[in-house]
Amino acid sequence: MSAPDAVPSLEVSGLAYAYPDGTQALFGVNAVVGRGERVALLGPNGAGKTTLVLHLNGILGGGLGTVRVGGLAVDARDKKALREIRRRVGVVFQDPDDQLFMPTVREDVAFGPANLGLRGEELDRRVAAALERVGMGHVADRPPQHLSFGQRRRVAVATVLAMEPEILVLDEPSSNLDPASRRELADVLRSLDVTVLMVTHDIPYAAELCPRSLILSGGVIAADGPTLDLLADEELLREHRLELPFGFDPAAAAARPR
Ligand SMILES: Nc1ncnc2c1ncn2[C@@H]1O[C@H](COP(=O)(O)OP(=O)(O)OP(=O)(O)O)[C@@H](O)[C@H]1O
Repeated sequence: MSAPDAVPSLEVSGLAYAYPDGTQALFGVNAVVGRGERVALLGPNGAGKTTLVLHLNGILGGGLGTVRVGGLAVDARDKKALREIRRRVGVVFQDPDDQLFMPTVREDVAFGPANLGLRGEELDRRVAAALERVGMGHVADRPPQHLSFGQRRRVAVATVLAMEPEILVLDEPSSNLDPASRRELADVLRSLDVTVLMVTHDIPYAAELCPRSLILSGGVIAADGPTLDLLADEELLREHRLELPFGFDPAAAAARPR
């Protein structure tokens, strides 16, 4: 956890956003995430989770309010600041195919750091380390489209890790992963020394990985607290259309050693 007086990793203040067709997705989101925290962003379909994520590194902009990363404002009009923000905030999208577009896995993972000016052995080392981290070193020379969905997800995570971001934002990281890949990705996320914000409908995954959760509902933060406390609040869950999977017991999860 960060010291109370430290600049937070991420600070969202009064963020409101309507899509060009007039759909109001965010109604004034306020949230602060400290350095090194792992926070889950929970909420029902259509709550605004992806819309919020798209504001964190300036993919969407032009709404009301502010987003700050390490004290630096995310401003789509300020190209220099945006470049710095994109170095600091790595977003892993829900669909890995939004992230993989080069002829080989190696080139995809090298793309971001090469853009930052890395070359030669330093670039090779960065790529190899990122691929090793997600257990995908053996597919470096294959075209991404020849990999399975779960393998592409892991490569997409590697493309972001290769940038050595301060904040890792993941949209539904456990979806479509088999149980072993799901656990391996959890081990990777736990081993990283970065701030993690994870959008997920996978409640056990949130409980396992994120000590704190935010519930986004109807475009506002409806609750913010220790994950297991929020999950033990049946009324809160019902109000925001969140359901615990059959057999999942937050009290038992709280008692389990980590
Ligand atoms: N490109 C778009 N144009 C117009 N409205 C959109 C667009 N994308 C999303 N929306 C609307 O914005 C609102 C928030 O959507 P968003 O995708 O952020 O929700 P979400 O919490 O990520 O949902 P899910 O859990 O289903 O992924 C919804 O009402 C949705 O219909």
